Amino acid sequence: MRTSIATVSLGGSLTEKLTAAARAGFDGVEIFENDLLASPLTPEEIRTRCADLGLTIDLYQPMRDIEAVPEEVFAGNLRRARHKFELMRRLGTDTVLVCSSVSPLAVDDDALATGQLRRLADLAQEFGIRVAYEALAWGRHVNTYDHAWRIVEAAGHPALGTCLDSFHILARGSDPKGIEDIPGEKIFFLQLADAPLMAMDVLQWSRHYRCFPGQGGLDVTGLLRHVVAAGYQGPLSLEVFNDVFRQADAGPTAVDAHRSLLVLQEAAGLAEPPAPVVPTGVAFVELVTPDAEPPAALLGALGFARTARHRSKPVDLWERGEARVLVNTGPGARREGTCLAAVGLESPDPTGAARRAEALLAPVLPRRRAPEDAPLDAVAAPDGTELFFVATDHQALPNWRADFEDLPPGRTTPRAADTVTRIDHLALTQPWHEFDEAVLFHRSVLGLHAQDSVDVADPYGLHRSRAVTNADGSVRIALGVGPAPTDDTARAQHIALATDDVVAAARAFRAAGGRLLAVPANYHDDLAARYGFGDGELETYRDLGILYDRDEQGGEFRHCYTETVGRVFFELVQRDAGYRGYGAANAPVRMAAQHIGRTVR
Ligand SMILES: O=C(O)c1ccc(O)c(O)c1
Ligand SMILES: [Mg+2]
Repeated sequence: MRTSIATVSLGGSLTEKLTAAARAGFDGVEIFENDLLASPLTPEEIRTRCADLGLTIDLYQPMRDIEAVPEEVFAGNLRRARHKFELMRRLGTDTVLVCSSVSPLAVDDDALATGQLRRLADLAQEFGIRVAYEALAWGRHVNTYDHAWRIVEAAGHPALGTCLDSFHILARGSDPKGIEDIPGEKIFFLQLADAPLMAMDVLQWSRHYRCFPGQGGLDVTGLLRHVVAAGYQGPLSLEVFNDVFRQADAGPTAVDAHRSLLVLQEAAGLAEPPAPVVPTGVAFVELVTPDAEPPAALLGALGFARTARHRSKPVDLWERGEARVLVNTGPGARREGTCLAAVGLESPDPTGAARRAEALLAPVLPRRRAPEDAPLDAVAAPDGTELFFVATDHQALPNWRADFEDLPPGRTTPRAADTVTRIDHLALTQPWHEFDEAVLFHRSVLGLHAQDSVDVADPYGLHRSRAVTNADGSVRIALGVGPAPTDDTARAQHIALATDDVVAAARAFRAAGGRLLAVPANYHDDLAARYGFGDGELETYRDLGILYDRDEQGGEFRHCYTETVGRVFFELVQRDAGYRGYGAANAPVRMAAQHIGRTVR
């Protein structure tokens, strides 16, 4: 179906919004009146600009407080409408949205509303314009879609139809099934928005927290199915009032917006992009650093061995068990020191994964970084992290490992127990305004499942975190967002290593010169009050800074943290009895400890 976006959904000037919408692949736009009023362009220039960009103007909106008012007020409203219709003629658009009245002058009289909307439609018809009447969820007397439709039906005017808006319908808990009773040709327009589920005033909820379909908790897909079943043929148009998107760059927001519509159409059975290829593991993570020494010291103490070097680039491969970390000292290094720049995801079909990503508008990266490199499929996540789709040691597929030449086995640090087995999870902090997009990206592009969002309070603000995982938990990425872009803990990235004996792993790390994050005594005192531990167990945790969590099914989680280099730190995690979480209950203590910055050898 054709796709459209209301200019109110994007930040910037009208021209910036139009350019972003066109570049992201939208077919049309709804022009929001305030964007037009604030633009130095004449209506004719806006019309030409849209045409040059290949955009149709699908709707002009909104007209407010038109109907069910005393006659002398309505006469003024018609005068206002005539002015708008003249403007719309200059803009070259033929549909206007009228939202249900919120005016204290409006009366609860459907017959009056019907009669006045019919007269408005008569006037519109003279201009070749159609009026789409929409029930605002907070409309004074008309606030449900079925009520708005009853009025439109009673008016029986060819230039009067209804506009359905998923937010207003779903936010009020109306049953969208009744949409199928509306003839498709009388649904003049469809606006789509999602929203996180919140218990708050519906107007505030709508004006500040709408988000793109798939980013919130409303069943926009189910609603769309009913609208299509009704026979609606018009565009799918996003109308998203959101405080964060207004401040963000229109370009990337428009791309995320268009991706959400592609995914929505797929979910509703209206489009069939290449199927997701769910990753089956983490092959490697790649750190970039201006100085190899700090990450090398940390990896060495964690028992990693430097096993191979890239044939043409300053990149070392460090391995321990199935955990692999690349350390890149090449030109990608950033000012903030060591950063996690790329993730290699094991994929059963790397090319298929890249095709899916491209169809969903993910930026595709060059397959080879240098002529002699293996041709690897890679895309950029919203935060710029490069995602490589790879198949480690797979005969038939390009092998990333073949770009590396084995180093002679070096002296390995003696270890009490070789317990680190693989990467358990990654925690990647997202730019604050890109969190929802990041979740939708990982879900839709990679086919991962998003768990519930959790809030974590640290001393200087509230962090939000949401994990995306594959079915067997071999890929787990905790996406996080911090309270302020300047907060260091808000920019941290961490790599959690799975171990079957966190005490042994922590002791070996410390014996090799590693520094563990010190945890306040109060924390362990509290643990003692909550759980029974065996003799000496708690003292061991206290000594090593090991944190403990237990879930409702009796699953247990023991974990501790290394010092941070640049933006990166490591976590050692031991999961027992099917624990599936990330120790969220302990995160405030960890973040507070990181603010204090105390580590113990
Ligand atoms: O919040 C509003 O006023 C408003 C205006 C126009 C719409 O289409 C809408 O859904 C809400
Ligand atoms: Mg609307």
